[in-house]
Amino acid sequence: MSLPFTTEKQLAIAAVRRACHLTSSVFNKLVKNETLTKGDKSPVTVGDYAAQALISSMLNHAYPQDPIVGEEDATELRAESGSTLRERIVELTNEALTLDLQQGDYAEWGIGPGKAKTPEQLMDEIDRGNYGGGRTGRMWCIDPIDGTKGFLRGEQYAVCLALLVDAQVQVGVIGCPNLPADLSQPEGQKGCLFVAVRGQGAQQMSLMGANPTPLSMPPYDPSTFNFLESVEAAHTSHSTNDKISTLLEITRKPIRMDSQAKYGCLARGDAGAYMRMPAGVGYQEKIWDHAPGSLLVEESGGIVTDSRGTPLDFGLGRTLGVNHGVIATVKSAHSRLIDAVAKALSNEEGDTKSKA
Ligand SMILES: Nc1ncnc2c1ncn2[C@@H]1O[C@H](COP(=O)(O)OS(=O)(=O)O)[C@@H](OP(=O)(O)O)[C@H]1O
Ligand SMILES: [Mg+2]
Ligand SMILES: [Mg+2]
Ligand SMILES: [Mg+2]
Repeated sequence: MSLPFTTEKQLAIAAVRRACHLTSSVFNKLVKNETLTKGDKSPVTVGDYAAQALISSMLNHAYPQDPIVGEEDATELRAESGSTLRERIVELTNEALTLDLQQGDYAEWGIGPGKAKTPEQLMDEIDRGNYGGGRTGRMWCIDPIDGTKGFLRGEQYAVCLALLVDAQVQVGVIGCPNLPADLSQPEGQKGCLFVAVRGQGAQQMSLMGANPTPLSMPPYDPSTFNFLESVEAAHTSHSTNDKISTLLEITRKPIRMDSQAKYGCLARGDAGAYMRMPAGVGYQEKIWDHAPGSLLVEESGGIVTDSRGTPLDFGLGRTLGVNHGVIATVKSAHSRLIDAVAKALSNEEGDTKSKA
């Protein structure tokens, strides 16, 4: 008898790998007018839309009953003003859908020569990601390009896919086309795939599946401990992280990196903790920014909570609701971090009051 979620894992790997191929080739050909600014001022490119259409299409063929929470929607593309962008997305998605089958691919997933779709079908595939989320049943979570700003800069980004059952992440796959296999060799081989299944561990491999290596986080070591944090100051408070770092007497500089590549680097031991302290009030973290990454870290021996130590709740809808930031670290460091966060925040509060 095969292990639980074996087919879902294979499908997720195949979908993420094909999407990484798509996004890498888009980057080389991307032109200025192929990026839109969304209502929340964040960028979205033809690569984000096409990768979501591709992944959603593969999920739809394999599991037509499963709902999908995907970051993007096709509203702007369906409008007359979106027609140029739409044509480009259709071209890119069909190019990726019709690539030859590789090892681990199945034609039943709607891929391979002759499997192109119409523009209307592809817009519908993107919009299958409009599910509102929830506490019960199966659902997939897609972030077709996480770290779009990193993607545009030619730096780190990740193609992210997770399967949740009753609001628990069961399968997580993260593809990082620009990430060095070994961070200490930045000019060495690039392109990493991180794969985790609940209860079955986590692995890193190349995008083609070569050199699968089990992941296990090293224990807390104050002499080498450091943080991973977002590049964008609007996404995380660098200054709060600095205060926490000082309280913990951390001497190594933080590693700034876009996207859930941070979870991958944490899981393989490149740093001690991923710290995401809110930069302002009111932002609700999106479930697709944390679902696969949190499982990856848990399956590598870590723990992921908000900054008060509360577990992340993936059952509240498309966001994590009122969770305050995110902290991911090895289990032996977690309570130290939570205590330092509380101290840093109360010092910040004290500073604000004394200034008033
Ligand atoms: N204000 C605010 N606070 C926190 N997070 C936010 C905020 N605004 C956006 N986002 C989300 O951040 C996602 C990008 O991931 P990172 O923050 O890890 O990357 S970055 O270094 O900041 O680029 C990014 O994901 P993508 O849109 O997929 O790139 C957003 O979902
Ligand atoms: Mg985005
Ligand atoms: Mg994202
Ligand atoms: Mg995204």
